[in-house]
Amino acid sequence: MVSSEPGTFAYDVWHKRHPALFQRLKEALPYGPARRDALDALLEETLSGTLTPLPSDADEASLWNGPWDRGHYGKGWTEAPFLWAESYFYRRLRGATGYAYDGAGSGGTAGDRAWRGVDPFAPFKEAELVGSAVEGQLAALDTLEEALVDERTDALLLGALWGNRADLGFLITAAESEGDRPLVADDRDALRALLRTTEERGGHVVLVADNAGRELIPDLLLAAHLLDSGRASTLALHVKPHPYYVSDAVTSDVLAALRRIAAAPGAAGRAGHRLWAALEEGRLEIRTAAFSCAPLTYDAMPEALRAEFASAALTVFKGDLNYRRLVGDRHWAPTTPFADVTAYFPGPVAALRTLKSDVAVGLDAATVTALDGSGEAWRTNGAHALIHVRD
Ligand SMILES: O=P(O)(O)OC[C@H]1O[C@](O)(CO)[C@@H](O)[C@@H]1O
Repeated sequence: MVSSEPGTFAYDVWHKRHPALFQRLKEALPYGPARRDALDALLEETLSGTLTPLPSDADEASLWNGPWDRGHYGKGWTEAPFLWAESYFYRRLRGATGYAYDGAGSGGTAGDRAWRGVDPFAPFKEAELVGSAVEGQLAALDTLEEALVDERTDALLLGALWGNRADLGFLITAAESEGDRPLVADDRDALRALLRTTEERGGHVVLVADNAGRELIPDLLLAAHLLDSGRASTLALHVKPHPYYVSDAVTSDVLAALRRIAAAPGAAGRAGHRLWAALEEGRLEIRTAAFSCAPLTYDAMPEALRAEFASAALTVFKGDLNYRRLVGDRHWAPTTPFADVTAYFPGPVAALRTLKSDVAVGLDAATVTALDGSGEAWRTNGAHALIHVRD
């Protein structure tokens, strides 16, 4: 998948979404002239320049110039694979904003540490945690208190799934779509069945999170339920080690979401306190792997991460980007079985994702015919969602 062709989804990401993103970044934080110039230069470079490697002393240079280098330096930004180039774009954005160190030779602001570690997307993510939408998500938990475990599992899986629609990068140029629709692929029965057997397979569940704020709240409520119900005896929540794809969650976002949940009245507040205790006891662990911000698909994951997923009774991937990385960022025939494209994965795996890119697998032929006949941009408009499982 490349982004050089006008009219394609990937082309629009560079030419429509990113310019709007830069504008919002410059409005959200009072970056000085040097940072603003660096942002303008980066935007211009991505639209008409070529990919250049990081200086060897820059943050993450050993990864980008080492195991993540796929020979794209020297190409135009939109000529490299979309997945690789967009991931590198977020690394360069971390440098332009001063979050990351771009190396001694990279210009007048390189030695300035004032903005080091300041998440450029924090204002957007923080805004997500206030307001009625989150209040509604938290209050909804009260309605599940009397429900049977499987009913709760089902409701919380759906909450976590549709929470993925609240992706700030996507919402920059997309209209928020209307209510939840029937899932285009729905392996919920198989997923619930798998969750009933996690204990006999060690009980460890990995949840690879996606976005902060309105997605992370339902993800954490799902995690609380899995731990409370014994569907998971331990749970690892993977978040990004760095700000990425605008709203992707980092550790500080987990803590902010957790504080928000714990401050809620009723069932949500109680779940928040149990999550807090689970972190203290080690039953819940927040984890960050460098590979979570890699420009590569999961079949190229490093051995340590492979071993971690192999040790889990179930790994759940949230979101569109994780999905692209899990199944391969290609123009698959949408009827290609999910089990085939994830056969390399070292353990049982599930994906919960709203559709926000051209990649689609695991759909049945009748569904594809209906979606194609609908006339809507069903692959990319964020209005559809799916749940896949492979045991
Ligand atoms: O937050 P998610 O669900 O991973 O979505 C990431 C979005 O960014 C993209 O990678 C494009 O920027 C799309 O695949 C998707 O719309």
